[in-house]
Amino acid sequence: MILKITKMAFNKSENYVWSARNVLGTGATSVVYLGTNKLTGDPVAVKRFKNNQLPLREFQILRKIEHKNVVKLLTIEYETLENFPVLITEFCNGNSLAGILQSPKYACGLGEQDFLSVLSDLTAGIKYLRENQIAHRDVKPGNIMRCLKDDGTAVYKLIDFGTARQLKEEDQFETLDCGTFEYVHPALYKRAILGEFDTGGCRPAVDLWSIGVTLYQVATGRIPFNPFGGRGAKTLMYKIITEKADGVISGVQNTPNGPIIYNSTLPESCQLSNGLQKIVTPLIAGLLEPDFAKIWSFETFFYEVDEILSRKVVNIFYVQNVSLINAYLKPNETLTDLRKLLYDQTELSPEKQMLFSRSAIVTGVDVPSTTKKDPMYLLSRVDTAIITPQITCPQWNGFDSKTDMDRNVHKPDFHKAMSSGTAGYQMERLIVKHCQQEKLIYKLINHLSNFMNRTFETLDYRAQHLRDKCKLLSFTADFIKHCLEVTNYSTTTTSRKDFQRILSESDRISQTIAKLHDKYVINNSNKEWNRISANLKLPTTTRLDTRANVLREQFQQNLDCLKKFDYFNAHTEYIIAKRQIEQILQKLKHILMSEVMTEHGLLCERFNEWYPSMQVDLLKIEILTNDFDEIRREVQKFEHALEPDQQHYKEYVNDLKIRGQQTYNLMSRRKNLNELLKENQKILTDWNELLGIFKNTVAIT
Ligand SMILES: Nc1ncnc2c1ncn2[C@@H]1O[C@H](COP(=O)(O)OP(=O)(O)OP(=O)(O)O)[C@@H](O)[C@H]1O
Repeated sequence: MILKITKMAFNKSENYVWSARNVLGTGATSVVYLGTNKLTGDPVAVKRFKNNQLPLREFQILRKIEHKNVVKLLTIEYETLENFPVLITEFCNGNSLAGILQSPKYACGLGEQDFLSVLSDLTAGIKYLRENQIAHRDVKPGNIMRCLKDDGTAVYKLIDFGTARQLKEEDQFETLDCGTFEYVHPALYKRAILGEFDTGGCRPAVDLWSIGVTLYQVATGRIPFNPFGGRGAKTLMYKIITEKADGVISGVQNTPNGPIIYNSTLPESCQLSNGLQKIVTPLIAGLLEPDFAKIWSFETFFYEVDEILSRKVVNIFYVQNVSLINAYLKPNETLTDLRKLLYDQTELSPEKQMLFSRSAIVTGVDVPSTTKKDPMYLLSRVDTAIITPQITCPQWNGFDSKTDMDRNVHKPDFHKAMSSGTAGYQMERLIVKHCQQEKLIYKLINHLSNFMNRTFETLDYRAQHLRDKCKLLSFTADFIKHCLEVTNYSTTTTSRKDFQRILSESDRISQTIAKLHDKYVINNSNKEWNRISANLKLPTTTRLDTRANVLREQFQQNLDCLKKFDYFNAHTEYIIAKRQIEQILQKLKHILMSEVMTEHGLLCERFNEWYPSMQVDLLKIEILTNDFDEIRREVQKFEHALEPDQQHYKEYVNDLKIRGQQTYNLMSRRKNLNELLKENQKILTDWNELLGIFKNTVAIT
């Protein structure tokens, strides 16, 4: 990092140096500067207190703690010239969560991965403080810093221990100093903001409420409880937070004296997937509880967070709704549990679900691994058509060109820039999302065609094999039957009638398989899709998502210009930036509402033309595979039943041979003629019998 330290405003202490121009942030009690270690050049944060006093409590608490999710105190030093104390802490290079949420990109809250990182790091930090019996008492996005590591990952750290206290779980505290208006627990609010002391003391659990508010804001970009007058409406705020029903996670008044709109779910604009919202909402509701008797304990909170973080995300593309779903599975959960989770999110009951992974229809208990780019596909067994999603174009307040020459436009321009920024990012996200959906539809078509191709190739081969086997078995059965007819050998003859049925069944299945084999393997079903989709533009050629990315970058540069340029000294640049923003927004709107909508609509239309026959064949595969396996089992049974027949008969013939040999031996040894004649008689009968058998056997084979 290059530190911009100017000669003009330059402060130093024994080991550190900082410039008054490099302000990292300003709080109620302090200003924090970017500084550097004189010897090593390492960047640090230098916190100077507005009253120039050393905050002993903050120092004492910070001195004792060391955890990766809590900012590290390096030392305390005194400014060389004016002798005021400064706290030197590690520098967090990635802005505070409050700062991040103020940027238009995150106006609707953080994305899924970032949210989970905040949840994990914030909980780990709070857990560590709990283990050391410290209540922070000012948890809010402004006091959570992001540190970006070299590999691009982020670590979130708690800062600002100005209001922290050493407290045990059962401790109650009376207080006048407290955290920040929007984030404080109702009990603390009543005391510190309304100044009323008629109830019992506060408990360390006040932190849980602030965590709830923080998590809501990180998930949505907004604070959950908001009276129309904002901070001024103190009594109304108190009413909102204390009168909310169980399970309610937000309460907002949109008009003066208007109704308070309570909600138990996260708003539609929230960036988190439905699957994550379903498990995070009860967590937030458990924390936003005004009654100390009902609020979750820290242990419950830690347990529930661990439970959420241990879940495995399964990415599913729900084809009929053209939407990506995230299902959060517990570590030991199976495909059956996944189907239930999918039912919760899609109302498609498990029997109607067909899950298709890259290579096959998913069956059994194991859940295949997925990614966003390679999800599992959820197909309905009953609905064929996919519904073309409708897009509502985000709105924004355009800059008014009349105010270009007005010197008081900075503030309104700032709000319009925020509104434009939010709309710009929303449009980009929608374009990227729809392009991704299109890519997934194309991928699915490819996967399905390949799957059909492979399946029918294998099935046809197996069917031919089974047919050959049946022929062989039929021949063997006939042979045995003949053998039995010429000898007196009796056995449990296998029913030929049964086998006749098996034979005709296997013929029927083989014929169906052969037809589908010709359709998919010989004629190549992709031809059909290629014909139907002939005039569609592939997402890889339109590259609407890349164009949207580029426009968003240009747009962000102009937003930065608006912030940076001095209206008075760089008037032209300022106005150009505003015009550019307007133009880029119009371009994004055109891509979204015309190009994306048209392509998407056409693709869905063509898919709906192609898919029904594919769906029928997909279902046929399942039925055919089942029927085929059934026949195979029956053939096997028949084969096994023939075995003893063949075996016994072989033994019977062998026995005859042995007896013939014995008779011959006997004959050569016998001296007595009578005996000899008797023996000859017997030999003759045996030989005739034996000959008859062999003649027949030879004739048959
Ligand atoms: N270690 C740090 N690295 C980078 N920036 C920091 C660091 N510590 C503080 N800041 C910035 O300075 C701002 C004010 O810091 P801090 O919250 O500690 O001051 P405060 O006066 O106690 O604030 P308040 O009481 O109003 O919450 C933070 O919001 C953040 O933007």
